[in-house]
Amino acid sequence: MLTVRAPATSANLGSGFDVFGVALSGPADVLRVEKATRTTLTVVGSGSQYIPEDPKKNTVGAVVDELDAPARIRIDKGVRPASGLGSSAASAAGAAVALNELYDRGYSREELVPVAAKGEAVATGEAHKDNVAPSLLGGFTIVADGCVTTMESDLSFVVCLPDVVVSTSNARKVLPDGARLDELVETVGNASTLTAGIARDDPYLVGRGMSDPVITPARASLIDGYETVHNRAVEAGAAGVTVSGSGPGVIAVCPDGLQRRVAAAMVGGFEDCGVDARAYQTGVGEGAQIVRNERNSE
Ligand SMILES: Nc1ncnc2c1ncn2[C@@H]1O[C@H](COP(=O)(O)OP(=O)(O)OP(=O)(O)O)[C@@H](O)[C@H]1O
Ligand SMILES: N[C@@H](CCO)C(=O)O
Repeated sequence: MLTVRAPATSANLGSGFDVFGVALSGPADVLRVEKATRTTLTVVGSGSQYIPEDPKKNTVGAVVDELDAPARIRIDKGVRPASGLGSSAASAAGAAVALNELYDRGYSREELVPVAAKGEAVATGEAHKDNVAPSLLGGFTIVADGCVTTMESDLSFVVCLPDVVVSTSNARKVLPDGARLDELVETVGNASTLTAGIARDDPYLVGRGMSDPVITPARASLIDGYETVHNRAVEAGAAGVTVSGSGPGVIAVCPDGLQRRVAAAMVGGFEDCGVDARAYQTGVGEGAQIVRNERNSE
Protein backbone atom coordinates (compact mmCIF):
# COMPACT_ATOMS: atom_id res chain seq x y z
CA MET A 1 0.00 0.00 0.00
CA LEU A 2 1.23 3.46 -0.94
CA THR A 3 -0.01 6.78 0.37
CA VAL A 4 0.49 9.79 -1.91
CA ARG A 5 -0.21 13.48 -1.27
CA ALA A 6 -0.99 15.39 -4.49
CA PRO A 7 -1.32 19.18 -4.28
CA ALA A 8 -3.94 21.60 -5.49
CA THR A 9 -2.82 23.78 -8.37
CA SER A 10 -3.83 27.07 -9.93
CA ALA A 11 -3.79 27.19 -13.72
CA ASN A 12 -3.65 30.15 -16.10
CA LEU A 13 -2.65 32.92 -13.63
CA GLY A 14 -4.51 35.29 -15.94
CA SER A 15 -2.20 35.67 -18.91
CA GLY A 16 -1.18 31.99 -19.30
CA PHE A 17 -4.43 30.32 -20.37
CA ASP A 18 -3.85 26.56 -20.78
CA VAL A 19 -0.08 27.22 -20.38
CA PHE A 20 0.83 28.42 -16.86
CA GLY A 21 0.25 26.49 -13.65
CA VAL A 22 1.54 26.60 -10.10
CA ALA A 23 1.60 23.90 -7.41
CA LEU A 24 0.20 25.12 -4.09
CA SER A 25 1.52 24.05 -0.71
CA GLY A 26 -2.10 23.31 0.27
CA PRO A 27 -4.78 22.01 0.09
CA ALA A 28 -4.10 18.51 -1.31
CA ASP A 29 -5.70 15.15 -2.11
CA VAL A 30 -4.40 12.06 -0.29
CA LEU A 31 -4.63 8.72 -2.09
CA ARG A 32 -4.10 5.26 -0.60
CA VAL A 33 -3.37 2.79 -3.37
CA GLU A 34 -2.75 -0.96 -3.40
CA LYS A 35 -2.50 -3.49 -6.20
CA ALA A 36 -5.65 -5.47 -7.02
CA THR A 37 -6.93 -7.70 -9.81
CA ARG A 38 -9.77 -5.26 -10.53
CA THR A 39 -9.98 -1.50 -9.92
CA THR A 40 -12.27 -0.22 -7.17
CA LEU A 41 -12.56 3.36 -5.89
CA THR A 42 -13.72 4.95 -2.67
CA VAL A 43 -13.94 8.75 -2.47
CA VAL A 44 -14.27 10.64 0.82
CA GLY A 45 -13.65 14.23 1.92
CA SER A 46 -14.45 17.64 0.47
CA GLY A 47 -17.19 17.45 -2.20
CA SER A 48 -16.87 13.67 -2.43
CA GLN A 49 -20.64 13.35 -2.86
CA TYR A 50 -20.23 14.91 -6.34
CA ILE A 51 -17.42 12.62 -7.49
CA PRO A 52 -18.20 9.31 -9.19
CA GLU A 53 -16.68 6.13 -7.77
CA ASP A 54 -17.10 4.38 -11.12
CA PRO A 55 -13.50 4.17 -12.47
CA LYS A 56 -14.71 5.00 -15.98
CA LYS A 57 -16.07 8.35 -14.75
CA ASN A 58 -13.28 9.25 -12.33
CA THR A 59 -10.00 10.84 -13.43
CA VAL A 60 -7.96 8.13 -11.70
CA GLY A 61 -9.65 5.41 -13.79
CA ALA A 62 -8.08 6.77 -16.97
CA VAL A 63 -4.67 6.75 -15.28
CA VAL A 64 -5.17 3.11 -14.23
CA ASP A 65 -5.94 2.27 -17.87
CA GLU A 66 -2.96 4.21 -19.25
CA LEU A 67 -0.55 2.44 -16.90
CA ASP A 68 -2.35 -0.93 -17.11
CA ALA A 69 -2.24 -0.98 -13.32
CA PRO A 70 -5.44 -2.14 -11.61
CA ALA A 71 -5.72 -1.10 -7.98
CA ARG A 72 -7.87 -0.53 -4.93
CA ILE A 73 -7.81 3.24 -4.47
CA ARG A 74 -9.15 5.43 -1.66
CA ILE A 75 -9.17 9.16 -2.43
CA ASP A 76 -9.44 11.59 0.47
CA LYS A 77 -10.38 14.86 -1.22
CA GLY A 78 -8.72 17.91 0.27
CA VAL A 79 -9.32 19.78 -3.00
CA ARG A 80 -13.01 20.41 -3.59
CA PRO A 81 -14.24 19.54 -7.11
CA ALA A 82 -15.22 22.35 -9.52
CA SER A 83 -13.14 24.79 -7.47
CA GLY A 84 -10.59 26.11 -9.95
CA LEU A 85 -7.92 24.50 -7.78
CA GLY A 86 -7.20 21.52 -10.01
CA SER A 87 -9.26 19.03 -8.01
CA SER A 88 -9.64 16.51 -10.81
CA ALA A 89 -5.96 16.90 -11.70
CA ALA A 90 -4.73 16.34 -8.12
CA SER A 91 -6.36 12.91 -8.01
CA ALA A 92 -5.02 12.02 -11.46
CA ALA A 93 -1.49 13.13 -10.58
CA GLY A 94 -1.56 11.26 -7.26
CA ALA A 95 -2.75 8.09 -8.95
CA ALA A 96 -0.07 8.38 -11.63
CA VAL A 97 2.71 8.68 -9.04
CA ALA A 98 1.37 5.81 -6.91
CA LEU A 99 0.72 3.35 -9.74
CA ASN A 100 4.02 4.12 -11.48
CA GLU A 101 5.78 3.20 -8.23
CA LEU A 102 3.62 0.19 -7.27
CA TYR A 103 3.90 -1.39 -10.72
CA ASP A 104 7.53 -0.34 -11.31
CA ARG A 105 6.62 1.34 -14.62
CA GLY A 106 9.72 3.50 -14.49
CA TYR A 107 8.25 6.71 -15.93
CA SER A 108 9.81 10.05 -15.04
CA ARG A 109 7.59 12.79 -13.60
CA GLU A 110 7.68 14.55 -17.00
CA GLU A 111 6.56 11.34 -18.72
CA LEU A 112 3.66 11.04 -16.27
CA VAL A 113 2.23 14.44 -17.38
CA PRO A 114 0.45 13.09 -20.51
CA VAL A 115 -0.60 9.99 -18.54
CA ALA A 116 -2.32 12.08 -15.84
CA ALA A 117 -3.75 14.43 -18.49
CA LYS A 118 -5.84 11.52 -19.80
CA GLY A 119 -7.68 11.84 -16.48
CA GLU A 120 -8.46 15.50 -17.22
CA ALA A 121 -10.13 14.37 -20.44
CA VAL A 122 -12.54 12.32 -18.27
CA ALA A 123 -13.42 15.40 -16.18
CA THR A 124 -13.65 18.08 -18.88
CA GLY A 125 -13.50 16.37 -22.28
CA GLU A 126 -10.06 17.89 -22.95
CA ALA A 127 -6.66 16.55 -21.87
CA HIS A 128 -5.28 19.94 -20.85
CA LYS A 129 -2.03 19.61 -18.89
CA ASP A 130 -1.73 22.91 -17.04
CA ASN A 131 -2.99 21.46 -13.72
CA VAL A 132 -1.46 17.97 -13.83
CA ALA A 133 2.00 19.34 -14.71
CA PRO A 134 2.43 21.39 -11.50
CA SER A 135 0.70 18.72 -9.38
CA LEU A 136 3.32 16.23 -10.61
CA LEU A 137 6.38 18.45 -10.89
CA GLY A 138 5.84 21.19 -8.30
CA GLY A 139 6.74 24.87 -8.64
CA PHE A 140 5.63 27.05 -11.55
CA THR A 141 5.14 25.21 -14.83
CA ILE A 142 4.85 26.25 -18.46
CA VAL A 143 3.15 23.75 -20.79
CA ALA A 144 3.70 24.73 -24.40
CA ASP A 145 3.88 22.78 -27.62
CA GLY A 146 4.22 19.42 -25.87
CA CYS A 147 7.09 20.64 -23.69
CA VAL A 148 6.90 21.26 -19.92
CA THR A 149 9.28 23.77 -18.29
CA THR A 150 9.46 24.15 -14.51
CA MET A 151 10.69 27.05 -12.38
CA GLU A 152 11.08 27.15 -8.63
CA SER A 153 9.49 29.99 -6.69
CA ASP A 154 8.94 31.13 -3.10
CA LEU A 155 5.93 33.35 -3.73
CA SER A 156 2.98 33.56 -1.34
CA PHE A 157 -0.65 33.40 -2.44
CA VAL A 158 -4.13 33.60 -1.02
CA VAL A 159 -6.77 31.51 -2.74
CA CYS A 160 -10.35 32.38 -1.84
CA LEU A 161 -12.94 29.72 -2.60
CA PRO A 162 -16.59 30.81 -2.66
CA ASP A 163 -19.31 28.34 -1.81
CA VAL A 164 -20.48 28.08 -5.42
CA VAL A 165 -19.61 25.59 -8.13
CA VAL A 166 -18.27 26.38 -11.62
CA SER A 167 -17.29 23.36 -13.70
CA THR A 168 -14.37 23.65 -16.10
CA SER A 169 -16.47 22.38 -18.99
CA ASN A 170 -19.06 25.14 -18.47
CA ALA A 171 -16.36 27.78 -17.95
CA ARG A 172 -14.80 26.82 -21.30
CA LYS A 173 -18.11 27.29 -23.09
CA VAL A 174 -18.22 31.04 -22.25
CA LEU A 175 -14.88 31.76 -23.93
CA PRO A 176 -14.81 33.73 -27.18
CA ASP A 177 -13.74 31.96 -30.38
CA GLY A 178 -10.89 34.36 -31.10
CA ALA A 179 -8.95 37.43 -30.01
CA ARG A 180 -7.85 40.70 -31.66
CA LEU A 181 -4.22 41.53 -32.38
CA ASP A 182 -4.06 44.20 -29.63
CA GLU A 183 -5.42 41.64 -27.15
CA LEU A 184 -2.76 39.18 -28.25
CA VAL A 185 -0.02 41.78 -27.75
CA GLU A 186 -1.32 42.66 -24.27
CA THR A 187 -1.50 38.99 -23.27
CA VAL A 188 2.02 38.16 -24.48
CA GLY A 189 3.36 41.23 -22.65
CA ASN A 190 1.65 40.24 -19.41
CA ALA A 191 2.74 36.60 -19.67
CA SER A 192 6.34 37.70 -20.22
CA THR A 193 6.20 40.08 -17.24
CA LEU A 194 4.76 37.31 -15.06
CA THR A 195 7.49 34.84 -16.07
CA ALA A 196 10.19 37.41 -15.29
CA GLY A 197 8.52 37.96 -11.92
CA ILE A 198 8.64 34.23 -11.15
CA ALA A 199 12.34 34.14 -12.08
CA ARG A 200 13.03 37.03 -9.69
CA ASP A 201 10.54 35.96 -6.96
CA ASP A 202 9.02 39.42 -7.34
CA PRO A 203 5.31 39.46 -6.38
CA TYR A 204 4.78 42.91 -7.94
CA LEU A 205 6.00 41.81 -11.39
CA VAL A 206 3.96 38.60 -11.13
CA GLY A 207 0.92 40.62 -10.09
CA ARG A 208 1.29 43.01 -13.04
CA GLY A 209 1.35 40.03 -15.39
CA MET A 210 -1.61 38.24 -13.81
CA SER A 211 -4.31 39.61 -16.11
CA ASP A 212 -5.55 39.22 -19.64
CA PRO A 213 -8.19 41.00 -21.72
CA VAL A 214 -9.92 37.90 -23.16
CA ILE A 215 -10.25 34.86 -20.87
CA THR A 216 -10.48 36.37 -17.38
CA PRO A 217 -13.28 38.90 -18.10
CA ALA A 218 -15.42 36.12 -19.63
CA ARG A 219 -14.87 33.83 -16.63
CA ALA A 220 -15.27 36.60 -14.02
CA SER A 221 -18.87 37.05 -15.14
CA LEU A 222 -19.62 33.53 -13.80
CA ILE A 223 -18.41 34.39 -10.27
CA ASP A 224 -20.84 36.43 -8.13
CA GLY A 225 -18.87 39.09 -6.26
CA TYR A 226 -15.65 38.77 -8.33
CA GLU A 227 -15.17 42.55 -8.90
CA THR A 228 -15.70 43.32 -5.22
CA VAL A 229 -13.32 40.58 -4.08
CA HIS A 230 -10.70 41.66 -6.62
CA ASN A 231 -10.85 45.27 -5.46
CA ARG A 232 -10.81 44.37 -1.75
CA ALA A 233 -7.72 42.18 -2.23
CA VAL A 234 -5.87 44.99 -4.01
CA GLU A 235 -6.88 47.50 -1.31
CA ALA A 236 -5.51 45.07 1.31
CA GLY A 237 -2.15 44.98 -0.47
CA ALA A 238 -2.33 42.08 -2.96
CA ALA A 239 0.09 42.59 -5.84
CA GLY A 240 -2.23 40.92 -8.36
CA VAL A 241 -5.55 39.07 -8.44
CA THR A 242 -7.21 36.80 -10.99
CA VAL A 243 -9.53 33.84 -11.48
CA SER A 244 -7.89 30.57 -10.38
CA GLY A 245 -8.12 28.04 -13.20
CA SER A 246 -11.63 28.16 -14.56
CA GLY A 247 -12.99 29.50 -11.24
CA PRO A 248 -14.80 30.04 -8.99
CA GLY A 249 -11.64 30.24 -6.85
CA VAL A 250 -9.91 33.64 -6.91
CA ILE A 251 -6.12 33.81 -6.45
CA ALA A 252 -4.06 36.75 -5.16
CA VAL A 253 -0.27 37.02 -5.11
CA CYS A 254 0.88 38.60 -1.84
CA PRO A 255 3.95 40.51 -0.73
CA ASP A 256 5.49 39.13 2.49
CA GLY A 257 3.43 39.65 5.64
CA LEU A 258 0.15 40.57 3.93
CA GLN A 259 -1.48 37.16 3.46
CA ARG A 260 -3.70 37.29 6.54
CA ARG A 261 -5.01 40.77 5.71
CA VAL A 262 -5.65 39.88 2.07
CA ALA A 263 -7.40 36.62 3.04
CA ALA A 264 -9.77 38.45 5.41
CA ALA A 265 -10.48 41.14 2.79
CA MET A 266 -11.36 38.55 0.12
CA VAL A 267 -13.64 36.50 2.38
CA GLY A 268 -15.31 39.75 3.51
CA GLY A 269 -15.78 40.82 -0.12
CA PHE A 270 -17.64 37.61 -0.98
CA GLU A 271 -19.70 37.81 2.22
CA ASP A 272 -20.76 41.37 1.39
CA CYS A 273 -22.10 39.99 -1.90
CA GLY A 274 -24.04 37.27 -0.07
CA VAL A 275 -21.62 34.45 -0.86
CA ASP A 276 -19.98 32.26 1.80
CA ALA A 277 -16.27 31.71 1.18
CA ARG A 278 -13.11 30.36 2.77
CA ALA A 279 -9.51 31.38 2.15
CA TYR A 280 -6.30 29.37 1.95
CA GLN A 281 -3.09 31.18 2.88
CA THR A 282 -0.70 29.20 0.73
CA GLY A 283 2.40 29.41 -1.43
CA VAL A 284 4.25 27.66 -4.20
CA GLY A 285 4.65 24.01 -3.23
CA GLU A 286 6.21 20.74 -4.30
CA GLY A 287 4.74 18.12 -6.61
CA ALA A 288 2.99 14.92 -5.50
CA GLN A 289 4.90 13.02 -2.82
CA ILE A 290 4.81 9.44 -1.60
CA VAL A 291 4.28 10.02 2.11
CA ARG A 292 4.06 6.36 3.14
CA ASN A 293 5.26 3.18 1.44
CA GLU A 294 4.17 -0.13 2.92
CA ARG A 295 5.17 -2.20 -0.12
CA ASN A 296 7.78 -4.17 1.77
CA SER A 297 5.19 -5.49 4.20
CA GLU A 298 2.87 -6.76 1.40
N1 LIG B 1 -10.96 12.28 -8.70
C1 LIG B 1 -11.71 13.35 -9.01
N2 LIG B 1 -11.59 14.48 -8.28
C2 LIG B 1 -12.36 15.57 -8.55
N3 LIG B 1 -13.28 15.62 -9.53
C3 LIG B 1 -13.43 14.52 -10.29
C4 LIG B 1 -12.66 13.35 -10.07
N4 LIG B 1 -13.03 12.43 -10.99
C5 LIG B 1 -13.99 12.98 -11.75
N5 LIG B 1 -14.24 14.25 -11.33
C6 LIG B 1 -15.25 15.16 -11.93
O1 LIG B 1 -14.55 16.27 -12.50
C7 LIG B 1 -15.34 17.46 -12.33
C8 LIG B 1 -14.48 18.49 -11.59
O2 LIG B 1 -13.44 18.89 -12.42
P1 LIG B 1 -13.27 20.39 -12.85
O3 LIG B 1 -12.14 20.44 -13.81
O4 LIG B 1 -14.60 20.95 -13.28
O5 LIG B 1 -12.90 21.08 -11.47
P2 LIG B 1 -11.49 21.45 -10.89
O6 LIG B 1 -10.57 20.30 -11.20
O7 LIG B 1 -11.63 21.84 -9.48
O8 LIG B 1 -11.22 22.77 -11.69
P3 LIG B 1 -10.00 23.45 -12.44
O9 LIG B 1 -9.53 22.41 -13.44
O10 LIG B 1 -10.63 24.65 -13.05
O11 LIG B 1 -8.96 23.80 -11.47
C9 LIG B 1 -16.54 17.08 -11.51
O12 LIG B 1 -17.62 16.88 -12.42
C10 LIG B 1 -16.16 15.76 -10.87
O13 LIG B 1 -17.25 14.92 -10.62
N1 LIG C 1 -6.68 25.96 -18.44
C1 LIG C 1 -7.88 25.32 -17.98
C2 LIG C 1 -7.64 24.90 -16.58
C3 LIG C 1 -8.80 24.58 -15.76
O1 LIG C 1 -8.33 24.54 -14.42
C4 LIG C 1 -9.04 26.30 -18.11
O2 LIG C 1 -8.87 27.45 -17.69
O3 LIG C 1 -10.09 25.94 -18.62
